[in-house]
Amino acid sequence: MAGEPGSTNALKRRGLLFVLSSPSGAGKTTISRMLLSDPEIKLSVSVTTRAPRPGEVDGIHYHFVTDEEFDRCVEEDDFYEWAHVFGHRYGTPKGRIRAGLKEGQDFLFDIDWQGTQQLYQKDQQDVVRVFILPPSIEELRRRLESRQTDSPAVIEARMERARAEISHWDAYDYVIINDDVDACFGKVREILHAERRKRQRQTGLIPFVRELMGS
Ligand SMILES: Nc1ncnc2c1ncn2[C@@H]1O[C@H](COP(=O)(O)OP(=O)(O)OP(=O)(O)O)[C@@H](O)[C@H]1O
Ligand SMILES: Nc1nc2c(ncn2[C@@H]2O[C@H](COP(=O)(O)O)[C@@H](O)[C@H]2O)c(=O)[nH]1
Repeated sequence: MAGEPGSTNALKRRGLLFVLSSPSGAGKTTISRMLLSDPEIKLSVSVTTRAPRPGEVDGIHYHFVTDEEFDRCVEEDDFYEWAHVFGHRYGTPKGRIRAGLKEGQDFLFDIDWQGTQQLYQKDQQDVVRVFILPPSIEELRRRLESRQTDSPAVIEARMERARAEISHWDAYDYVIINDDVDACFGKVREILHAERRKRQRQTGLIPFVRELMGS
């Protein structure tokens, strides 16, 4: 039974805020989708003023809103953080993140370095920051082109911004090179599992150890 000496299977734990950032096209959305097969982690669905790409579903990949709707969310203090990225605005809704953390729910954030900094300033103990690098700049361009979702002008803008984004690599706890998708996913999953096991997140350890010591 949970919490009984001899069984460590279901000790209570606090959830975490797992951030994946990268220059556009390095593969964070691909890795995020693979991570989400784990039921203990849920995507924090961002709000954006950009138009949906083919295949993107409102409420699943993003909440797509107008400029006026985004303004209203800012005025009503609905965001944990928000930023201008590539000429659009993106924000993380507060939703029920705080309550979820207490219940042991992990949240996945596919957000840029500005959002990561804001999130970290608000909640250092719960945030785990992972940065994904492409194996080369040429491969980054190839991935943006092969995705076939952006015009040549948008791809140029994303490539121009890539160096500035890469320059924030040292503000992250972990940095992984996404050469091979499965290998990269394996490394990111190892980080998630190890972070879940950190002593300060295992809130069930205190009563468990007290019971072990007979107090
Ligand atoms: N290791 C890899 N090898 C080859 N192609 C990859 C690899 N990882 C991702 N890709 C491909 O690269 C393209 C860009 O990946 P993805 O959309 O996940 O990037 P992203 O970092 O989320 O970009 P954005 O920030 O613009 O959303 C996709 O077509 C994806 O299938
Ligand atoms: N600060 C935030 N950045 C965000 C958020 N949601 C997404 N993003 C980042 O924007 C760019 C572009 O995304 P795309 O889907 O248009 O390619 C990318 O770096 C995302 O990580 C957010 O809520 N806050």
